[in-house]
Amino acid sequence: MTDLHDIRYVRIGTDRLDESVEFATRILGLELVERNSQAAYLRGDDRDHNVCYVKGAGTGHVVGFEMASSGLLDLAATELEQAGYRVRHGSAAQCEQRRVMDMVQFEDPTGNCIELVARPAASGVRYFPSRDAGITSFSHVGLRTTDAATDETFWTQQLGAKVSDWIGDAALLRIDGVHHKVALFTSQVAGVHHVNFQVREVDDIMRSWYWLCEQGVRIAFGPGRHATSGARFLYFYGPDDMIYEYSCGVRIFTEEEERVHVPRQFPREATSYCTWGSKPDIAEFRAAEAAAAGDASNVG
Ligand SMILES: CC(C)c1ccc(C(=O)O)c(O)c1O
Ligand SMILES: [Fe+2]
Repeated sequence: MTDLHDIRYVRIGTDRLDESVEFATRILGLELVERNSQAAYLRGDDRDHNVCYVKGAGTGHVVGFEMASSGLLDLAATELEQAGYRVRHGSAAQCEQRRVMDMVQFEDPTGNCIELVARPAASGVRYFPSRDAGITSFSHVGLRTTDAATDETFWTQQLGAKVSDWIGDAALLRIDGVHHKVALFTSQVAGVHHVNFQVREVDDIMRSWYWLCEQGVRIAFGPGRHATSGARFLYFYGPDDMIYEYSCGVRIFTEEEERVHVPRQFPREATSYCTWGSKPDIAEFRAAEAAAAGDASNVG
């Protein structure tokens, strides 16, 4: 069984490379590590990079996960191929673009592009952002799913993730002691829904909330508290309507808790997403509400 070591990066194709870099550095609080004509590499922790904006929206979204060794990467690739998935092995140029020694690429059942990598570049230089948002690490992605049950089976059976909780039929998936590194997010299309950075404390979230509002940044959800991971959160929109999430206090399981944890089933309703009563400004939530209202008016 594949054992994902950690989430490593997201790659976001964009026709607004300059604007994305400006937003990520001036607003979000990432550090620009490298910029060339085709891509920009940024980070919110001491790793080489966590976010790479790639020129051309057609490039789409990619989520990269680190494997603990090249041997385990090869094993994972073989298992995926045996299960009928089309696995593309990364060329030298693709490995170089990702700053890794080895990589493979495939799609989950929804069509999200996933990469497994080995020996990603480490950095001897510590994270030094241009805005102090209190970011401590890149932590998870919200990943769109058009069929939550099928994607959950793929992530758990094929990639070794475990369900921490469900909201409706969408699973929050962990690959280590952190409550989730992938939050499946029900949608009509594939793609990364949001990119999460942990911040140090709730003060950072509230400070950013006031500041982002002053800057005219569109808030997507929050400030609030997730019922599932217990994290306090704030979501906001960047270029291309990509959503970024700051959160703090995500549940970390001890080894014993992790071993015995039974996933909880939360209903797909507002209090499962936010225990404080914040209302999301997010298309998929609006669509779900409209569908529910339509269903309710048909009852009887
Ligand atoms: C709104 C999404 C799917 C979501 C739900 C719950 C948590 C959490 O428990 O921390 C998230 O981080 C989310 O992004
Ligand atoms: Fe999230």
